[in-house]
Parts: sequence; C-alpha cells; structure tokens
Amino acid sequence: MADRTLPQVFKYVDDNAETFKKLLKEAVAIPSVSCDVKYRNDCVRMVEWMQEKLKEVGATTELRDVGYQTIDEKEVKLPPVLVGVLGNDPLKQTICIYGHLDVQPALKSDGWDTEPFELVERDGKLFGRGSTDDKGPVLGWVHAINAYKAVGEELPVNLKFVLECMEESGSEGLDALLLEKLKPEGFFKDVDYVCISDNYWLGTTKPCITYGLRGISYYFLEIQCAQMDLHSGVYGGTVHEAMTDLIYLMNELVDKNGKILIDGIYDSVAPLTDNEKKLYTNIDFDTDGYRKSIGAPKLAHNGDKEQILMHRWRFPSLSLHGIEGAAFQPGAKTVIPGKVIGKFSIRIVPNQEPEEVEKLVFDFVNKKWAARKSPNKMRITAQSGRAWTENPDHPHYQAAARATRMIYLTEPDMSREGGSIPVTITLQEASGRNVLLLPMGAGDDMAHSQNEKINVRNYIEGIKLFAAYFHEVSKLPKPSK
Ligand SMILES: NCC(=O)N[C@@H](Cc1c[nH]cn1)C(=O)O
Ligand SMILES: [Zn+2]
Ligand SMILES: [Zn+2]
Repeated sequence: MADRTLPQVFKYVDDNAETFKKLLKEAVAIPSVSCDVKYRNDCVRMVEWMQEKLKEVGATTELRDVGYQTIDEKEVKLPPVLVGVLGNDPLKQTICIYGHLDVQPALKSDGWDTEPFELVERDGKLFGRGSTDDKGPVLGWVHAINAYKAVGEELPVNLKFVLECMEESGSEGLDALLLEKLKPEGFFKDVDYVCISDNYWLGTTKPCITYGLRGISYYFLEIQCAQMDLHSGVYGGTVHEAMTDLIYLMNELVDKNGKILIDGIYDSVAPLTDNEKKLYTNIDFDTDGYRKSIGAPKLAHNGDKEQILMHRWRFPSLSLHGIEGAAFQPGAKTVIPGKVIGKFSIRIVPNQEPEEVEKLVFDFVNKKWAARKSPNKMRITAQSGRAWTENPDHPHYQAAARATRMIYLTEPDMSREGGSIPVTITLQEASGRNVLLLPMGAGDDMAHSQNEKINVRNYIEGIKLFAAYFHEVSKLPKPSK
C-alpha cells in the first residue's frame, strides 16, 4: 500500500463526518431492544438494515437462523445473526469482527434529556441509545471500509463479520451457531485475528486496548403469594407477602460494602500475583473524576485506585437490578403484588465457572428460603457467560497499539473491563486466535444509562483508528496454526 493511502483515508473520514453521523442517526432510530419481545420486529429490522450496509461495501452476507427462546413458557423466534465475508485473498490477513446491534431499553421518562431513539448532537456529543453501545462502533467498521474504497485503495485485509442482536440478553443461540454450525462449515479456518469494539476507554482522554472482561451470571428470583395483585387494605395482614420474602432474600446476598455473602463464592477466584498487583499501580486512572462523573458521594474501598480497578476487573461483584411486578411507577399505589421477580447478577471472573457459581447461588438461596419457612412459591433461574482474558503481549496487540498511537499520538493503556461480552471467549475458542478489544467510546459514555452518548471526536477518530488497525494488521506475519 502506498504511504499516502492512510492520510487520504483520514481526510476522507474528516470530509464525510456528517454522512457518518447521519447513518448513526438512522441506526439509533431503530429501537432494537432485545430484552423486550415487543421490539423483536425492530431487532430483525435492525439486522436487515445492517445487512444492506455490508452488502453496499461489497460483502457477501447471510442471515443465520438461531432458533427460538422461551419466554413465559412461549417460544419466541430469535433475531437472525448477520454473517458477512469481505475478501478472500490468501495473501492477506483475515480479521473476524464481532459486534452487536441490539440495545438496552430506554424511555425518555427514565430521565433522558432528549428522546433516546433520536440521535441528538450537543456540545460535541452524539446522544442516543446505542450510540456508543454498540451501533457507533459497528458502523465505524463499515465507514473505515468505505474510506479505503472511496480513495481507490484495496482493503489491506480480508474481513469476516458476526453481528448479532441479542448480546444485551445473553447472546441466546449464538454459541450454538458458532460452535455447531460456522466452525464445522470452516468459517474460522482462515481467520487470523479476532477484533471486537464494544467497550470504552478507562477515562475520557487516554485510549486503551482491552485484554480481559468479566463474565456474567444473571438471576431471576420469583416469589408468588397469590394469583393476582391484592388491595392492601382488604388483604394486608392476612397473607404472607411475596415482596417481603423477596426483599429478605435479596438482602441476604451482599453486604453494604459490596462483599458477596454467598458461601464459597470467592473460593475459585484467580489469586492475585505480585506481578499483576504492580499493573494496577501503573495505570492512569482518576478515581475522583470517575466519582464525580457519576455523582456518587463516596466510592467503595475508600476510593483507593488499585482497589477500585481490581474490583472492577478481577474480583466478582453482585448487583441488585430491579423487581418485576413491583409498583415502580410514581404515586401511592397500595397494592400487594401477587408475584414478584427480583433480578440480580454476579459479574464473574477468572477462574469462576458459570455452572459452579450458579450452583453456589441456588444452594444459598434454597438454604435461606428453607430457613424463612414461607408458605409461598419460590423459583430461581439463571443465564450465564464466562469471563475472558487474553495475552496482551501478542503482536496483534502491538499492531493495535501502533494504530492507536498513529491516531491519538499517545501510548494506549492495556486495560481490562468490568462488563461482559459473553461471546468473546467462544470466539477465542472457536477460532483458536488472539482476540482483542479495541474501544471507540470514552469512559463517560454512560452505556446502559440515561443520556448515553458518543463523542463526535471518538466516533470520527475511531473510524480512522479502525482504518489504521487494518493497515497495521496487514503488516503482521500470518500467525502459526
Ligand atoms: N457492551 C457490552 C455489554 O454491555 N454487555 C452486557 C452483556 C449482558 C449480559 N447479560 C445482560 N447483559 C453487560 O451488561 O455487560
Ligand atoms: Zn455492548
Ligand atoms: Zn451493553
């Protein structure tokens, strides 16, 4: 590739920033919320919209059926997975790119300043659900490909895409597609590297490259005391209330300092080595800025930087998320809910296995339930995905670091991340290749929260970063089998 290609690509990206924003606006306008079946057609529409974008850059695409999920004993069709292939030159490196097109739910009434599914630009930021998680980054790959095409240069790598629309809901059906269909069909045979852009910088100014994620073990704890909701003036004092039982159980799970109270939960956590300990000391992380950015009065662990990073990245944490069936709307509703479902999750870490964690949680909840001696019905179910770590000393990471330096003129931090992308470890195992997370967004993007955004700078420079990453990976030797 001629030396002037990348500057031309970067200029094209700068010159076309408005077009890239417009496309993100179109993507954000499709409310592809995976956890609510009401939006299932929008998820399918989102996948089809993206299929068109891949076709437009010349990829061959397929929508792969991944079957059904069971919701309230009903079978609901899962959105298809978009699989794409662009280029098959045996002399080039092949990168497999994964991303997701679904989003977390969002309502203006949750406290958004603007409509969540309408991308709004304000103060150099693009606000909208999915702007940073993960529609902006997924579109970034397409824009980077387009930029090479627009300046008349061949893409220096072959690409394979796996884009799903169920990531925010446990990636149902995806592992089976990857391991039982795509792998036997030979999809991974020529894959040399795997790259995912679905996380964020640690802070707001310094880019990073990510080599670890926590897994997630998500629980639904259901308690039923009656066939229907009850008037508390008529029935209060006469029934064993489901909500009272649920609050009791949920309060037994974790203490006020965040210590998980489930017996044995810390037993298999990978021990902290002296070498690993030193890593946390060298990382640039402004704990007070982090605290202020979320408006918290005080952080856990007395705000100690090393402890905060370790508890985000390499220790498990348990969060209580909500209660279905509870009167969460404003107003003094006086009902006794007949059935409530408490939702909580544990972010799991190396070397915790989901099956082992689920058993510990089930045993603990059953023990507490037996001690409670409630006549009500209790049921607990779980869905889980494993933690992932990778070797950050690999040439793939060095290539991504060179690309990052080219765009941001600074050394990226090698970081881990507290969130989860369940399919990462599956891709690592299915391909047998080095997997790398290359974040586009900043640490204050507020993914999953109110007013999610991506900075215009991160979006546009991120597209250049992806183009530079293609260039740097193309120069790597083919990894040995
Ligand atoms: N950007 C990754 C992300 O947000 N992942 C989700 C995954 C998940 C799993 N179950 C529910 N959500 C996360 O919460 O980490
Ligand atoms: Zn995501
Ligand atoms: Zn997410």
